[in-house]
Amino acid sequence: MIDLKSLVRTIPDFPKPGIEFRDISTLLADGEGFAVAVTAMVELARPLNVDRIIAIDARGFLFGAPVAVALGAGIIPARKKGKLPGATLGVDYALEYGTDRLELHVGAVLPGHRALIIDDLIATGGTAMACVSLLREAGAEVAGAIFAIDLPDLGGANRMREAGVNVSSLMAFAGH
Ligand SMILES: O=P(O)(O)OC[C@H]1O[C@H](OP(=O)(O)OP(=O)(O)O)[C@H](O)[C@@H]1O
Ligand SMILES: Nc1ncnc2[nH]cnc12
Repeated sequence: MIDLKSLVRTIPDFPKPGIEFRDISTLLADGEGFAVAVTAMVELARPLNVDRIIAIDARGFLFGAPVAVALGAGIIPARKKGKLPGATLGVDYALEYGTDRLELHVGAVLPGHRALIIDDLIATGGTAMACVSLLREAGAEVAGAIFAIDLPDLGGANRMREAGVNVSSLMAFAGH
């Protein structure tokens, strides 16, 4: 059985002093490890019966796309500010090491859609909660959120659960 955690590299003090950066590039570069991670996400996602995957810019695209294909669901990119060409809904948010803005195309998700958020990692939950608020503003149902990595000590997954979101992850790292 492959140990996914051992394929994640930790780089101290990136992008700021005090942050332990959990680098998925080493997991992605391992063909077997990446396949095991995607398959595990698909198995978590299947019972949620979703019709749209919302993948968060940029590392979330790497996991969201293969999961969407496996489920036969469409994929909607939730993008950082200024990247989407059409009319957008947007929200500013804070994350573990900065602030940013997340945007969705108007009309990309509609009332009645069952949406699943996918990203590589949840830390404070600022990014994922911004995505939840955009989806709810658009009238979609947030059926769940799946992350490769949870940093539980930063509280994001609990924050999402308190907001009524079904959250799961493939692995957790203690500390920051
Ligand atoms: O739970 P939070 O504290 O919000 O942090 C998690 C977010 O931080 C990282 O994205 P980043 O903004 O660094 O963007 P990237 O995917 O483009 O590298 C990660 O991919 C998550 O989206
Ligand atoms: N510690 C961390 N490592 C990698 N990505 C992150 N996004 C937010 N915090 C992070």
